[in-house]
Amino acid sequence: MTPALPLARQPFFKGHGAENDFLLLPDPGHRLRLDAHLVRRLCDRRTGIGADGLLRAVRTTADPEAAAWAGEAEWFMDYRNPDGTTAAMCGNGIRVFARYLVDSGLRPPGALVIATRAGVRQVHVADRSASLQGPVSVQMGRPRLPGSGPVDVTVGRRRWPALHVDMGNPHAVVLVEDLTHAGDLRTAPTVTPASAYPHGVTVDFAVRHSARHLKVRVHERGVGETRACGTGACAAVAALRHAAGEHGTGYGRYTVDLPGGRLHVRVTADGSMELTGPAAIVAQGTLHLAPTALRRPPRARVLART
Ligand SMILES: N[C@@H](CCC[C@H](N)C(=O)O)C(=O)O
Repeated sequence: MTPALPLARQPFFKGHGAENDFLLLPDPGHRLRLDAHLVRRLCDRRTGIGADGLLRAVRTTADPEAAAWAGEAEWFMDYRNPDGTTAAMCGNGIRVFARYLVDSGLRPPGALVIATRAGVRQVHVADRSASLQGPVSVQMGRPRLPGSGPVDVTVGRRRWPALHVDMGNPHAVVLVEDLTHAGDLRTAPTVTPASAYPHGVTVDFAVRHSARHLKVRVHERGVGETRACGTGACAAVAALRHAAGEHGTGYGRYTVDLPGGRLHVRVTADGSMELTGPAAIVAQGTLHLAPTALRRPPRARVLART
């Protein structure tokens, strides 16, 4: 009888931050081989668990991609979009990632450092005794406004000038009068010139509710419209400040309402942003993956002898 390779049993967690939902795969020893096809299947809401993004939790010492940060951070957030592409940063994803580390007992609550493709980020997880869904904050750094020439966003017959904001990932932010003007966002808004974003872009539609309060909808690169986006909330605040002539530095606390909930953005005196909001782990289970999903397939077993 031919020995059969057993399916690989892989634990998973499901979590969300303001309804921006993630599939988290613990992979401390860098054992998983995640190709784009597998990521697409797992993030699909019919063929997999379903998620706006996948977070692989791997030790920086185990994954050559994260080795540069091993001296500063124990854990690397390997973020994947549901279309299989990678992104350097995810504001809600890193907050859910931190919540997982604390809830699993891998780190105590309080301050922790997590590596991302955009560099290391300081995160603060409120003590879980306060609330299982207590707030999680992340230092997002200073937004960059590279100003790479005029960019427009078009939806139907409406066209707006957009501001390019780099939060570790690219955003085109448009300040609109009414969020319904963004349409149903079932397809991506048209961004011109397309050459401005050779690797795609997230489009954020923001309405100024008051000087420090925004309402935002986001069409995420590699995803579609999501219920919330952390980097998008920060990019929208950067655009609001830019429109108000508050360039670069200057303290301020902003409230950002998204379809899935409320996020807070605090801008410190040097212009850095701190993003705060809810983050919760809501489920856990076991995936049954093909042996090819592992770098070292499990040892073959003889299932039956004749
Ligand atoms: N949901 C995220 C952003 C995830 C990455 C994005 N789709 C991209 O491709 O840049 C957030 O909360 O920031």
